[in-house]
Amino acid sequence: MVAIHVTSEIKPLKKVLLHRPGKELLNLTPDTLERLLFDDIPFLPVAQKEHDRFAEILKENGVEVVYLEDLMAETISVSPEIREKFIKQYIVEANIHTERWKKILFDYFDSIKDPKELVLKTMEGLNLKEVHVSPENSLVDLVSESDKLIIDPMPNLYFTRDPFASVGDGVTLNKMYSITRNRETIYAEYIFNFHPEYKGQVEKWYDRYDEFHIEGGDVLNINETTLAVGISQRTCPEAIDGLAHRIFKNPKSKIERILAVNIPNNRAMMHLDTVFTQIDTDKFTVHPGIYGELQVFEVTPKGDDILVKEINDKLENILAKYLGHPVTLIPCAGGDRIASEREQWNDGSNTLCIAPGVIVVYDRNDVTNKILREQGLTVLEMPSAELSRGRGGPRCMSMPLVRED
Ligand SMILES: NC(=[NH2+])NCCC[C@H](N)C(=O)O
Repeated sequence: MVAIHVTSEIKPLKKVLLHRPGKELLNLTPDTLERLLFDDIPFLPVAQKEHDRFAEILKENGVEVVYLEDLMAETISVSPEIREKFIKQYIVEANIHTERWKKILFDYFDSIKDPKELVLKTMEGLNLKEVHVSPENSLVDLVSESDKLIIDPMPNLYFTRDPFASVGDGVTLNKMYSITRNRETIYAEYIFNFHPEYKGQVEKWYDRYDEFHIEGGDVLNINETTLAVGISQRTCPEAIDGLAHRIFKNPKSKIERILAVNIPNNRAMMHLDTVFTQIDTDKFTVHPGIYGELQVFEVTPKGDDILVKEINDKLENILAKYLGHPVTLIPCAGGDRIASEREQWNDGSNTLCIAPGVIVVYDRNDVTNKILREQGLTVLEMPSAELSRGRGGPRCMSMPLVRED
């Protein structure tokens, strides 16, 4: 099987990347919720049970599920040098800069010999009381309360949609909008650069060291030649410019145009996939908030440069033009204002399509789910009470690695 191959949002899903929520959720506290991009603290055992059911639904439907933590454990097991390089880079990216603390923390993490245990520990965050610091070394370090977090958790890791995005036979390895989520992209960097199954197999259309932010929730594969990218709270126009220049110039890419879709810049609509996702050849779920005329920019290559053309039209007209056939937009909760705002907030428009007309959805969005069934969709419901507190749905919690053409 190829390493990465995704040319649509709906073709049969063969392989997908997940991360099972871990103890990083236990290091969420009320005063860190806003900074760590959560709206409440999930109850970990139930969140894990819900996530296990998500994985089970995928496997029951013929999808190979791989876990980020497993791929990363395999990557740092390739050689001691890669393991050491990862630990040192992780510590610096956790904002630890004094030579003394870099040494203390390197010794701590290097003492964790099991590779998966080490990877999970880097995801969870680290409390001062877990690290033995010899008292004669420094009063400063010990005067502060002994149970403070010295390294933040990364609670958004189960939203594997965002740190990188599969496009064709490559990925955008993303520069994320927030400091907390930008740390997450280290895992994909190491997997694509050093894991035996991905090293040298995956083109990079964007890099985590690029200047401008872009996130995978904004990247939708319309088809093999057309990519939709949201201009959103999380993805800026400059990043799309940079992506276009790079992907058009790479002979290994088949992308001929990018549709930059300008959506409201707010948390409820943080990514394009929170307001619309494709669920069948000719059907999309959509948030009523983007029902009217949209501002879209068609970006195409022009010699060594790019050509940008503004299009102002209704979403269904724009999609019909580029898909080559009429489309049906199914509004979240049927367009009922209050129900659609409630259900969009809980990711009623954020469905994962595993085959044309077959979608995984959150069970809590019952109004939308009923309408989707009435429209002929096969709706696979997953439990969601705890997972939804992170403000992401089934599409957010998955990154397709391989879809059929
Ligand atoms: N593709 C998505 N819609 N991802 C949702 C990510 C939610 C996460 N708490 C954040 O704010 O980044």
